Order: sequence, then structure tokens, then C-alpha cells
Amino acid sequence: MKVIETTLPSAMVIEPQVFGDSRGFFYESYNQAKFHEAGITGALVQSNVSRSAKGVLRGLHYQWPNPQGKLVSVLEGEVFDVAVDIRRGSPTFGRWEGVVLTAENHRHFWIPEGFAHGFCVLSEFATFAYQCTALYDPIADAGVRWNDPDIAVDWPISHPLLSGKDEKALLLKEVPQDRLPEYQR
Ligand SMILES: Cc1cn([C@H]2C[C@H](O)[C@@H](COP(=O)(O)OP(=O)(O)O[C@H]3O[C@@H](C)C(=O)[C@@H](O)[C@H]3O)O2)c(=O)[nH]c1=O
Repeated sequence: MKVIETTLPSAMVIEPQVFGDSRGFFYESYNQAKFHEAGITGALVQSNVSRSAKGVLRGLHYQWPNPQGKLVSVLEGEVFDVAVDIRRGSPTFGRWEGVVLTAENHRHFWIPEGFAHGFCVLSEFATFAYQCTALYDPIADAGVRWNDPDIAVDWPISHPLLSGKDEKALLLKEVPQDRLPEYQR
């Protein structure tokens, strides 16, 4: 597999080795030894799948306490996927990175613990799959507004379909400091 660094330390893109033949293809979506070597050492303890129509935007979500590292990919369609460093005290606080993930490019994006995450759907439908390093905790579930001007994600769509929760999400500057993840060197 190929590991591609991003502008945010520890957020990375992983391109698995894809074995194609007359039947179709095969790839390892997770291999503990190879991921450990790449610096992704947390145990993946929950797997999720969501499906969304074109124009849907889910995000920007995080969990605190009990932050989740997320290994995300697309099984059907195409999304623009975003990680935002919202760890208080981080040298890259407030900075984001975006990656196009498609069912064809097989790219995986590693969202480290303490980052907010979101995506918008560019194809008619997208099936999104991800594994997390911590279990879902509805009490700790939190979000930051998708179009927060202080983060200024350059989303490729302008009028997304949002959940009620995401429509009402706080701006980053409105989130109390103790509700933000901690930066750990
Ligand atoms: C995330 C999650 C949701 N749920 C339930 C709660 C709710 O009734 C329903 C839909 O939840 P949400 O609206 O939060 O789903 P969604 O907007 O898809 O939330 C997801 O968005 C992406 C961007 C992420 O990064 C994920 O970590 C997660 O926050 O599913 C679980 O039971 N377990 C889970 O792990």
C-alpha cells in the first residue's frame, strides 16, 4: 500500500494495492501490521456504513471525550472528504485537508483522533464506509458548522442537504474550550 502525507501531520491518504483480474478486484482495506508501520496504531473497534444522495453533507463531526480516529473510504460513488484539526493547542488548529474519495480510486483517508470530519456527496449516491478507534458515544457526539468561515473549507457544493443537528452546529469559536479535543504531542 502507498501512504501519502497531507498538509496536516498525522492525517494521511492510503492507497491500497489493488489486485485486479478477470473476476474483478481484491484489496486489503485494513492490515494491522502495515497500518502500524504507517503510524496508525489504534485498534479499530467499530465499523459503520452510510449511504447518501448527491448534495448531502454530513459533518463536521467529532467526539469528545472518547475521540475517534477514523479510517474512511467509499464503496459506491464519489465524495469530497474533509478532516479539520480542532485540537486545542495544536500548531495546525483550525486547518483542514480535503480529499476526493471514490469507489474507483479505492483511497482511504485516515482522520486522526481529535479531528473533526465531514464529507459531501458528488455522485448520484455514495456508500461510505469507516472504521473507528473508539465506540460511538452519543453523549460525547459533537459538531462544528460545515461552513464556519474561520475554517473556510472549500466545499465543491454550495447548498448541501444537512441533518437538523448539522444545520444548528456551533462555530468553532463558539465551542467552549473544555469541549474541544486536547492536543497531545
Ligand atoms: C455515528 C453513529 C450514529 N448512530 C445513530 C444515531 C442517529 O440516530 C443515527 C444517525 O446519526 P448521525 O446523524 O450522527 O449520522 P452521520 O451524520 O452519518 O454521522 C457520521 O458523520 C460522519 C461525517 C462521521 O464522521 C461519523 O463519525 C458520524 O458522526 O445513527 C449510531 O447508532 N451509531 C453511530 O456510530
